[in-house]
Amino acid sequence: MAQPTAHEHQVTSEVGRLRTVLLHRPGAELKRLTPRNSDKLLFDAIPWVGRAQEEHDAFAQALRDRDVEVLYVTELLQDALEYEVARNEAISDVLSDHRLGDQLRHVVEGYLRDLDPEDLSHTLIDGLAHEELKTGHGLVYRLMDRLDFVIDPLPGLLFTRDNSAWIGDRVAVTSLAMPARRRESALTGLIYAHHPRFAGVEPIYNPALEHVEGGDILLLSPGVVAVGTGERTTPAGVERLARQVFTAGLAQTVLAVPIEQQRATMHLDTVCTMVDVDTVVMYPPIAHSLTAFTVTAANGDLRVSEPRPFLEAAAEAMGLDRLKVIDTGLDPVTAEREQWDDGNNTLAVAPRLAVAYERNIETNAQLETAGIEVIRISGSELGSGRGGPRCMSCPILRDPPPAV
Ligand SMILES: NC(=O)NCCC[C@H](N)C(=O)O
Repeated sequence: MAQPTAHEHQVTSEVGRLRTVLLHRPGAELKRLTPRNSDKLLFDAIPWVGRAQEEHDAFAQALRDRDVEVLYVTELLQDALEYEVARNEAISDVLSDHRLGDQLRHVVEGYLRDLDPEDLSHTLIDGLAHEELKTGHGLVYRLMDRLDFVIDPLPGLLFTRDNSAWIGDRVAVTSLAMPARRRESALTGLIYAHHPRFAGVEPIYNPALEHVEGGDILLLSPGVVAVGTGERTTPAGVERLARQVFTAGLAQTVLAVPIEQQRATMHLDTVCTMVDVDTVVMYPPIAHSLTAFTVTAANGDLRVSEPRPFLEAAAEAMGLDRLKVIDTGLDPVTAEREQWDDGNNTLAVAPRLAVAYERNIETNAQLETAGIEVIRISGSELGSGRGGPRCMSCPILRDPPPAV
């Protein structure tokens, strides 16, 4: 395996040229979704899995066509699981589930220990159904429904943005808020801890800390981080992350940005993403109502400003006269439809070059009118989990952004 070189992992902005990205190609874990469990597993529809894979392959290819190196969670996880210590950690994490009880825990442990790294990585992601375990023993197992999972599948892993986020040359292994997604960061944490590609990387955050999800973290400019707080990232999570990044010298300003606690706006990146060093695309109804508390370090503690309009606070922290907004200018119904379908969730591959779902016709037209080149991908199936190109990608290496 290739040895890491200096700056193989470094992300200081949303828009510097993207060099390396971590994706998860959806697989058998999506085949576990049924109308019975999709709410709990945070999908709004039952995806056609083969088509979702085709859409995802096209997304990955669009990135490779722009010379972006695409890494896959499954491949990195398999490599990491070659190491005994990583296998033990992965298995212990699964066994810590209190639903199992001692007897079933013992059976599950035996089952997992017999798997080779490839099968183990699939089981960790795809989950394990009651009927697949084929044991008749034990109270818990016998009381479970035949369709229950002994190990829950992780369909949310598709959204690699949320379970880890790079800030500078450090990674935040996040603390996911929704029970259905918590185990994801155990897997990404394992990759960063044990895969030789990440040797020497020291995470600045871990899943035991207050809830923080990557979709809420926006690297506005080097040293300026906006963190949404709403349905997922808690105020305590923002505070903890601010302390961590200040202590590590990764930022001088954190903007805490309250967002509405509802599914449509589950993360900051569902309503606002960056497409240039001084330009965001934003959901019109919130563009001028979003506020931010500016958080800075002060004598070993945190100084917190009064709330101000987000656009003003962000521009000031970034040293800009103003932050330009691509105000999609849509009628309210179209805007609401396109926001729901992740029209605001763009992934910048470079300044003024962004990946977006093709279905958001009007938002994409507005982006182009503003001079942004749009790489359209289809997402009819991928979008059933409520996430767009930014949610589906975790940048690991970007060039520094150009000066404004
Ligand atoms: N950053 C994002 O907005 N990620 C999308 C996550 C979708 C996933 N189904 C969830 O509800 O957590």
